Amino acid sequence: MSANMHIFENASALAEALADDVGARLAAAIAARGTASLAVSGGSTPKAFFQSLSRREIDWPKVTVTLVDERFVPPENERSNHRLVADNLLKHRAAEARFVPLYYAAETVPAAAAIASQKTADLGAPLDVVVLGMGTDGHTASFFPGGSRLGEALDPATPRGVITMEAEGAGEPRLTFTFSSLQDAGYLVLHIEGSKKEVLAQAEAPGAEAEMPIRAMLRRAASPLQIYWAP
Ligand SMILES: O=C(O)[C@H](O)[C@@H](O)[C@H](O)[C@H](O)COP(=O)(O)O
Repeated sequence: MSANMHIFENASALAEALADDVGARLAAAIAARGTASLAVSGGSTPKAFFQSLSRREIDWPKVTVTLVDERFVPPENERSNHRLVADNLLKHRAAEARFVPLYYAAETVPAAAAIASQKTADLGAPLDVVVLGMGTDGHTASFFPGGSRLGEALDPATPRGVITMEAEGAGEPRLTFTFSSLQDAGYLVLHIEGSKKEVLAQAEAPGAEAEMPIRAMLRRAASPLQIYWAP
């Protein structure tokens, strides 16, 4: 599928524009169906975007926010993506949104993934908005090179849902939506900044998806990948 580049002068201009675009997509989904779903990524890049989006005047009680992926840690842990979203997005007007976590205090990571699959199933499919990040190794979500279930995660035949993932460099065990859950989002965004543009160029070159898993989104996503970049 094609990719559309959205290039901005700086990170704050990108954050405002992405908040406008995502806000508009959520409002359109609410107008069409009465509800909207948004899955966001963790990391350091999205903070300014989250803060801008949190102030947008949309009907937040009709929006369900979830995560593209999560570390297997409780929300009070500083590595938690739930905590990152609670601290930066679910504030101001967006405090009224519903949030569905991926982490559950289950006996095992697979048990938590099964609960997360169940809890996120009623968000409906496809998701209205998905905002992906990318690591310098070309990972996105928790699709890490060398990941324990990378093949399964990227396989289009794998059912929608949340699965576990472990990988060197990923830290804690991860909970991640599958490729099939994310790739047909109504608005599929890749938000990167700075020198990650060079990483993107490597990912756009020929090579195995397993080496740079973002390639699965660049090559096979059903929805056009909207790439937002600022220096
Ligand atoms: O849980 C996570 O960490 C994210 O989902 C992950 O995929 C992130 O998007 C990239 O690692 C980029 O992170 P930075 O924005 O910090 O570079």
